[in-house]
Amino acid sequence: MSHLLRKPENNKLADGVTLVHEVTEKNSDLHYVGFKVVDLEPHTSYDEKLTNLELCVVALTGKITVTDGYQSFSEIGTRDSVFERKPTDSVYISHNKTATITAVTEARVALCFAPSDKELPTKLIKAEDNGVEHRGKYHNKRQVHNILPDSDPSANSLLVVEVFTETANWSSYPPHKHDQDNLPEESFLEESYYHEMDPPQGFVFQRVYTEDRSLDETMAVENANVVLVPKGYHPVGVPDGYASYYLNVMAGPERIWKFHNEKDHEWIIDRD
Ligand SMILES: O=C[C@H](O)[C@@H](O)[C@H](O)CC(=O)O
Repeated sequence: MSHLLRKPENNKLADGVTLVHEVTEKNSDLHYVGFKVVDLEPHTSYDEKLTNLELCVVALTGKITVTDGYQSFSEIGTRDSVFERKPTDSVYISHNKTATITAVTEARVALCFAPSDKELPTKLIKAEDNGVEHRGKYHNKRQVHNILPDSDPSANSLLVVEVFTETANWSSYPPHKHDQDNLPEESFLEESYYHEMDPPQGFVFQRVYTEDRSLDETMAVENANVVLVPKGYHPVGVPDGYASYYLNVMAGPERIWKFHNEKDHEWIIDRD
């Protein structure tokens, strides 16, 4: 199995609290992006002590209450399935705080981490404030919810976005990369993908590969898998009959999303 592909660990932390995924600098090739998925039974809690990292808590499914010890955001979350295809609520918390997440209903929560040096205000990112985009043409159509885009100055280095790709379409396509700290041409952003499939027995193909093919991994990615993108192009193809969801976390030295399309495939963007 590719070293970039992570299957659910489902590590039981306490009664009703399961750590589904944990991606850190210690167990991955990523140095900027950190990521966790936690499952919570109703009325259970999970604490995350932040030292030099900022955090975006995404209520993937179910309702949760989030506090940073000073402010509390009650019963946030908008959906029972990500495939309701509507934005959800999130909370941004800067470093040196402790986030406590308490499940109101059964919940699956994503914790998105990145380096934080300037203490910024804790903020509820309401579902209705997500920028929704319909990108692409032909079989390259996808719906994007911008949770914490680079146009929102609320974070130090964290970028968070979720993408819905319908049956037999591609996304993160034409292949693009953002692995060069070379602005204004290209920014360097590591990336993680948390994938879900509808129906859940489905899979997508994702390839992660560099210009020189020194890294070239093609994966069959299943429901609740994580794919790590330390560098390189990273397109996703969705088989007929299935719909794809993924949550992206990006971070790097500059909080700017400036990607570079692979020249060989850029022609597919507009070919009328
Ligand atoms: O770099 C960003 C990620 O690859 C995705 O968020 C991608 O941009 C989604 C898409 O536009 O298809």
